[in-house]
Amino acid sequence: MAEAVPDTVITGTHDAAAVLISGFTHDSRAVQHGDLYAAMAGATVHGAVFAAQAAERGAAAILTDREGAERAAETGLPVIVVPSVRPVLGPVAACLYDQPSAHLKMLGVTGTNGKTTVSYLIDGGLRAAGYHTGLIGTVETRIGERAIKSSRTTPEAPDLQALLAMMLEDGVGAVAMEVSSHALAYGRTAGIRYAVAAFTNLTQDHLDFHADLEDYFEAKAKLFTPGYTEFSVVNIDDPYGRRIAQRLTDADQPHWTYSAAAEPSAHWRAAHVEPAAEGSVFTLIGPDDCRVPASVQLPGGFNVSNAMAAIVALVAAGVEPQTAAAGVASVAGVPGRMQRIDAGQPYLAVVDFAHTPDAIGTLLAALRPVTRGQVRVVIGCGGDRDRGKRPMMGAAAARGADEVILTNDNPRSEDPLAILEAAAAGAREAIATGAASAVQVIPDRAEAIARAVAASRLGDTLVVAGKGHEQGQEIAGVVHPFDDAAVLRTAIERSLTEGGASERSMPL
Ligand SMILES: CC(=O)N[C@H]1[C@@H](OP(=O)(O)OP(=O)(O)OC[C@H]2O[C@@H](n3ccc(=O)[nH]c3=O)[C@H](O)[C@@H]2O)O[C@H](CO)[C@@H](O)[C@@H]1O[C@H](C)C(=O)N[C@@H](C)C(=O)N[C@H](CCC(=O)O)C(=O)O
Ligand SMILES: Nc1ncnc2c1ncn2[C@@H]1O[C@H](COP(=O)(O)OP(=O)(O)OP(=O)(O)O)[C@@H](O)[C@H]1O
Ligand SMILES: N[C@H](CCC[C@H](N)C(=O)O)C(=O)O
Ligand SMILES: [Mg+2]
Repeated sequence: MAEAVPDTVITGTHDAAAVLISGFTHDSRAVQHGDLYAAMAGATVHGAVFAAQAAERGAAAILTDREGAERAAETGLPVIVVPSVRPVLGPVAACLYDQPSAHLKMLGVTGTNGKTTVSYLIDGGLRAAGYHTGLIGTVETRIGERAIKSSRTTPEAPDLQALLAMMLEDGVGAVAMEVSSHALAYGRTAGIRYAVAAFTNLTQDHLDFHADLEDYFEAKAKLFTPGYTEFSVVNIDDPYGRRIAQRLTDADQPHWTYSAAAEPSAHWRAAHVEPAAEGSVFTLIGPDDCRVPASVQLPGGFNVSNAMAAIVALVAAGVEPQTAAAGVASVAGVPGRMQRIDAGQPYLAVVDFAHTPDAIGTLLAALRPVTRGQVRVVIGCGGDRDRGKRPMMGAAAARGADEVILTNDNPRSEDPLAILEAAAAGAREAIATGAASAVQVIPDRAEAIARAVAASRLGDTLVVAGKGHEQGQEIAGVVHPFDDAAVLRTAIERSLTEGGASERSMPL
C-alpha cells in the first residue's frame, strides 16, 4: 500500500509490513476489529482526537498526517503518516479492496438536479440489457435486489470502495451512481474511472460549501476530464453544459451532447414530445440516423431531459438504443420524485424532492399545464445549508404557485423562524414584482400539509416539496420521524372522512 501513496512514513513498534488490515474507515465510531482507521483533519475536528477510541474498537493501524501523528502514536498501533489524508483515501481504499471498480462498468451522473432520477433510469436500462446492477445515491444503495439505506449522495471513499467490493462479490456487472460536487471537491471517487459520466444541469445550490457558482461548476467539471471519465454525455440545454461540451470539443475528448429542446447542434435530440400527467412519449434522434421511440413514466418536460441523459449514457456504455429506451421506459417511478399520492381525492397530490430554486420553478411549471384549478405548494428550506438560495426558493414558489405554504424542512441547528423569514422575504419580493400568489407561514410541517389539504379542491394540484423520500425532520440536532408521503396520505384520508383543518397560521 505504501507504494500507492508517495511520501509515506510508517512508524510504531509493530512490524507494519506484517499487520493484516481487514477493512478501512475514516470514522472512529464505525471501526471494526482489524480496520485501518484514517484519522484526518476535518472542518470541525481532527480525526486523531478519536485515535484512542479507534484503538479500543480494535483498529489494526492508523493512517494520518503529521498533525495527527503524535496522538495516533500514543495508541501504540502502527501509524502510517502521509502529507494529507483526504487525497489518499480513494487510492488506499481502492488498493485495500483490490480495485473493485476496474472490474465494473461504472456510469456516473452529476449536476445540481436530476442525479437520482437519471441514476434510477440508467439502472432500468442496465437491467434491460441483462446486467446484474449496482446503484449508489441519495435514496439508497442497491446491490442487485438488496437495498441499503444511504446517508450520503456519494459515500466517503472507504465506504464507496467497500460497497463496490460487495457489489463485485455479488456478481454485479455495472453500476449507476450519483457523483455529488462534495464528492468531486473532496476526491471521494478517486480510484474510480467512469466508463461514462453524464452532466444534467447546474444552478444555485451548496454555496455554503463552494465559494461561488464558478467554484461549484469547476468541481462538477472535473468529472468530464480524462483522469475521471472515458466518455462524457452532456446536456447542452444548460449553459454550464455548453461550457463543458466546448472544453471536451477543444480537448478532442470523446463525448455526446443531448438536447430536449431540439438544439440542432446536439448529437442527440428529442422530437415529437407528447407530455401527459403520467409521463411523456418522445422520439430520440441520434447520430447515424438513429431514431428511437422513447418514453418516461415520470411527468414533466424535465424528465424527458433526464430520460435522454439516461438513454444516451446507456448507449455510450454499449447498450443497444432500443434496449436502453425500453429499460428507461420500464422504470415505474423514483421514490419521492413526482410521486403521486392517490387516496381517492378529486385533485392531484404529489410529493417531490425539489429543494433548489431551479427545481421548484421547473416543478411548478411542469404541474401548471396538468392543473385546471389552483397550484398549491408546501415548501421549506434546509438549515445549515446555502442561505443564499432561501429567498430564491421563496420567490420561485410564489412565481409558480397560486398558494404557497412555507414550512420547516430540516432546520437542523438554525432558528426555524429565521429560515422561514428568509424564504418569505423572497416570496414577498416576487409578489411585489408581479407574482400573483397567496403566501402563508406554518412552521409545523404536518400542520402545513393538513392546511394545504383542507384548501384543495376539484382540479387543483397540491405538491409537498423538498423532502421527497426523506424519513426524518431534523430540528435542533434531533431527527424526528417524518415521511411527507405518509403524512400527506393520512391528511387527505382524514379530510375525506372528517373535513376541516387546524386554524393556526402566521401571517406573512
Ligand atoms: C461538508 C461535508 O461534506 N462534510 C463532511 C466532512 O465533515 P468535516 O470536515 O466537518 O468532518 P469533522 O466532523 O471535522 O470530522 C473530522 C474527521 O473525524 C472523524 N470523526 C468525527 C467524530 C467522531 O466521533 N469520530 C470520528 O472519527 C470524521 O469521520 C472525520 O473523518 O467529513 C465528514 C467525514 O467524512 C463527513 O461526514 C461530512 O459530511 C457531512 C455529514 C455532510 O453533511 N455532508 C453533505 C453536505 C454532503 O456530503 N453532501 C453531498 C451532496 C448532497 C447532494 O446534493 O445530493 C453528498 O454527497 O452527500
Ligand atoms: N433535469 C432537471 N431539471 C430541473 N429540475 C429537476 C431535474 N430533474 C429533477 N429535477 C427536480 O429536482 C428534484 C431532485 O431530483 P433528483 O433527486 O433526481 O436530483 P439530485 O440531483 O439527485 O438531487 P440531490 O443533489 O439532492 O441528490 C426533483 O424532485 C425535481 O423537482
Ligand atoms: N442533498 C441535499 C438534500 C437537501 C434536502 C432538503 N430536505 C434539505 O434538508 O435541505 C443536501 O443535503 O443539501
Ligand atoms: Mg440525489
